[in-house]
Amino acid sequence: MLTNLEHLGLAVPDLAAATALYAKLLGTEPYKTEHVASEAVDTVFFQVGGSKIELLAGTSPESAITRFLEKKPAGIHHVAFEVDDIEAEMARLRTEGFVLLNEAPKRGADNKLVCFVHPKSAGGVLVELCQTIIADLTNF
Ligand SMILES: CC[C@H](C(=O)O)C(=O)SCCNC(=O)CCNC(=O)[C@H](O)C(C)(C)COP(=O)(O)OP(=O)(O)OC[C@H]1O[C@@H](n2cnc3c(N)ncnc32)[C@H](O)[C@@H]1OP(=O)(O)O
Ligand SMILES: [Co+2]
Repeated sequence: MLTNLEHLGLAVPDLAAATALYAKLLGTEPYKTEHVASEAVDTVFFQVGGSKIELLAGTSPESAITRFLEKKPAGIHHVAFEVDDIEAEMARLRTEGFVLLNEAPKRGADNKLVCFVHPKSAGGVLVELCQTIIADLTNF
């Protein structure tokens, strides 16, 4: 089940400038910056009430963000929803005919397992599903 609009991902060419701009706009400092090597992105997260803004800059020519910014202006890149069971949601979406961009959930930013739905099957919007990774403390 989708439980929350988790974050809005914004593609930016200059992360430092965008971070300064959004800190002023939102009236708050980011709570996290994180490099996600698997996606070749640097991310900056802001908490806004119950939602988040994720700023993303590509760190390689192959990065999805770099490629996006080659064709589209900086701005909204994706919308991310929190789910309680990402595997079940992936199976449900496949049954519904949505095209998923990854076979299995993968490690995303901000302590999440993530997957993506192809924008072509989601009305032109890149959709991300995120499930919070709960630390397994049973061995402590
Ligand atoms: C995971 C870390 C972090 C987190 O929150 O945890 C992130 O959010 S990382 C975010 C960056 N990573 C991704 O976006 C991974 C998933 N994305 C992809 O696999 C690609 O970007 C893909 C397949 C969406 C597009 O790939 P590519 O750019 O190589 O293909 P095209 O340029 O041919 O695009 C195909 C078609 O889709 C349209 N498109 C591309 N990106 C977007 C977008 N963000 N929103 C809406 N539409 C998009 C593009 O315009 C093409 O349409 P067409 O009509 O054919 O021009
Ligand atoms: Co995201």
